Amino acid sequence: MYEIRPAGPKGLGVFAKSLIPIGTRIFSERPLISLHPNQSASDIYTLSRLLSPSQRSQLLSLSSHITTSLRFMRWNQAIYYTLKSFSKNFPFLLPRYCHFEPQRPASPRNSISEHVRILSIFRSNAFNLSTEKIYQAVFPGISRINHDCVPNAQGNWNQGMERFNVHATRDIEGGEEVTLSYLGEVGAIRERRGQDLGSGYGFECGCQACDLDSEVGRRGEENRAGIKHLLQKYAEGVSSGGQKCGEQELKVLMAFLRMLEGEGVAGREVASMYLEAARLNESMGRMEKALKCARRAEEVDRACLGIDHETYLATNEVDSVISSAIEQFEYQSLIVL
Ligand SMILES: C[S@@+](CC[C@H](N)C(=O)[O-])C[C@H]1O[C@@H](n2cnc3c(N)ncnc32)[C@H](O)[C@@H]1O
Repeated sequence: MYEIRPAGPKGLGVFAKSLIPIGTRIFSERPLISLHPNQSASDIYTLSRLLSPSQRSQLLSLSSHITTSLRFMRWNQAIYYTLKSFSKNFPFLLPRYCHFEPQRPASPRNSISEHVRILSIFRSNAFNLSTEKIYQAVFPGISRINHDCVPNAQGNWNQGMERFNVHATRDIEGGEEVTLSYLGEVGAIRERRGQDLGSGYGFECGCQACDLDSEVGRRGEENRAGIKHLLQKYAEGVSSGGQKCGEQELKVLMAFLRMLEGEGVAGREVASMYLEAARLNESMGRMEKALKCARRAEEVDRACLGIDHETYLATNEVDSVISSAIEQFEYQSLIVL
């Protein structure tokens, strides 16, 4: 279905070998290495040492593209973490760490350079899952997928399967690159996206949405700025004591959805906005509109999560509840007639 091959300045990337229809599960993987919410970057190296030789070579085969300033930062981190781990093993040596004896099992120097390598690989390849059990994780194949601000696939953690599944969120043509968004929020303006990608992954995005010289990029940016303004105005209104009005909220939500879908963004965030729109419509008694929004949420979630995901089942349930409320209403109207 896909192949991993060079993707120009991005390094390697994942490409569709033939048409990948929307909703296809492209990858389903367990983490190679992961951080729990209560662990921190200082645990990455220790965790990497627990890997089997084949897992370790898989991890080391992943790329790490880092800038000079990031490299400097990683060395500092690695030195600090390595000394910290040494001090755990030999607490009495802490004040005199520079006097480590040469016959130590792993010399600090080797351990520090290996530490820098592992940290850099982890930082370049980890996805933020932010689930109850896993905060960040690196995967053997999924970590080859490059970023696009308007991606054609989305990865979601399936707790029941304990796997990270990547699904096509639209049809992906043969030869086209499979992409994910590394960003934590949807609809952000270019400047914000650039900051997050630069500080998080150390690259400058050159996707179509980021190309402000192109018509598509410019129009997208105008739309995003418009939505940001609308959201700000709405938030200001509510925070300065204004009534939280369902009608107004729905208007903002639908404008946001039009902008996202107009750009080709799909996935979990879009589905949850549709669900919220369904709830708002339902609360205002607009059952047909509520059902339309719930159906769209179900459609989007089916494509990005798969029918075996618990969130999809919950979305599907909303759809059924609204459908049966409408049926009930129609039935009662018939009785009255
Ligand atoms: C998860 S890895 C993706 C696979 C990687 N390209 C490889 O060669 O293995 C993330 C790294 O790929 C590169 N990358 C991903 N998306 C990119 C993009 N849109 N533009 C430039 N570089 C990108 C960055 O160096 C980033 O740190």
